[in-house]
Amino acid sequence: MAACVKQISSATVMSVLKYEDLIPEMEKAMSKVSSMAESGVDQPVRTVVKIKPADGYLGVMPVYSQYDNLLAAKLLCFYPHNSLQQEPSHYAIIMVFDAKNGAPKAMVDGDKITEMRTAAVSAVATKYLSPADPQVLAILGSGVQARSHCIAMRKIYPFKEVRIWSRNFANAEKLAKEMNGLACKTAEEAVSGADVINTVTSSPIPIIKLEWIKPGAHINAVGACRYDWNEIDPAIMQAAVVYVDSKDAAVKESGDIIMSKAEIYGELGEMILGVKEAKRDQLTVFKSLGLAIQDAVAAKMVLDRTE
Ligand SMILES: NC(=O)C1=CN([C@@H]2O[C@H](COP(=O)(O)OP(=O)(O)OC[C@H]3O[C@@H](n4cnc5c(N)ncnc54)[C@H](O)[C@@H]3O)[C@@H](O)[C@H]2O)C=CC1
Ligand SMILES: O=C([O-])C1=[NH+]CCC1
Repeated sequence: MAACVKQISSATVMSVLKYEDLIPEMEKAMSKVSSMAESGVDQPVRTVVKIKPADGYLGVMPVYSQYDNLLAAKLLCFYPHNSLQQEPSHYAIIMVFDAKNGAPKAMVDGDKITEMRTAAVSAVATKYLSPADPQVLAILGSGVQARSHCIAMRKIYPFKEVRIWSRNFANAEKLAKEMNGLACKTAEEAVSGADVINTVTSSPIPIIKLEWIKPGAHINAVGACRYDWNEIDPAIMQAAVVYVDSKDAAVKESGDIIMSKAEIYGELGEMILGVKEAKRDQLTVFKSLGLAIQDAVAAKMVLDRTE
């Protein structure tokens, strides 16, 4: 290994990464994902190892982006039960290499990048797919992604009302207080009449039902990254126009897609590129799984700002 690999802490990531810059960069990254041959992006679907005794997962997420001269890999641990012990459920590091000779350049803390880039990508989807002039935002979950989604959504639209539901009401109340929102006792109360809904839980079973959803609403489905987990009622998946971050990943990793047998209308990047329509007047779901290019681009932004 190179004698001195730069290390970037989460505090540094937080101090230099801003949603205002990250959201447009994620939009560009997603369009590259949907034109991989032209954009020179090589990104296999992540490899996941299950750690049975702890019910945890290790994901390995490499990517090479030729025209960005960017070579990186994220290592991600997802231990959903950690949160019950007040421990983070996700830990991540992003290794950035010199694409010319393969030498390691930097090791960047991936926790904050995962938190922010995921919400930034959902913000891009929301910009294109939410009904016009959305007023009510619903967040289901009260963890790390719930918080970042509250913040990122408000960078796109000035929602009048933000509703938060969590299986633990005290946690919903805490986040609602911090975000100047309303804590809801049930998921139904949170999503009824909502224009934009974010499902950001570690639930392996559906938490919302089709009959609760307003026609034309937009849903960012961010949890359920396993092929046998689903967060969204299959009837919603069947009724909605479904966008994904990556088709290759969705048909392998997303229980929401696999178990519902929902048709994928297109990738977010295809919609950004104009190859697919943004059907904002219909019920839409953006199924997010998380991609290495998002981490690599965010890590590069951090490195560029700390050099
Ligand atoms: N698509 C993407 O790129 C990414 C997706 N994720 C996923 O988003 C979800 C949330 O992640 P974080 O906020 O970081 O996790 P977290 O551990 O901070 O929060 C998890 C939330 O889910 C709730 N929850 C857990 N089990 C539940 C159940 N059975 N029913 C209802 N609620 C339940 C918890 O109470 C908590 O509010 C996870 O599924 C995670 O894997 C996380 C990062 C990136
Ligand atoms: O892309 C990512 O970092 C993740 N996807 C699901 C859990 C974390």
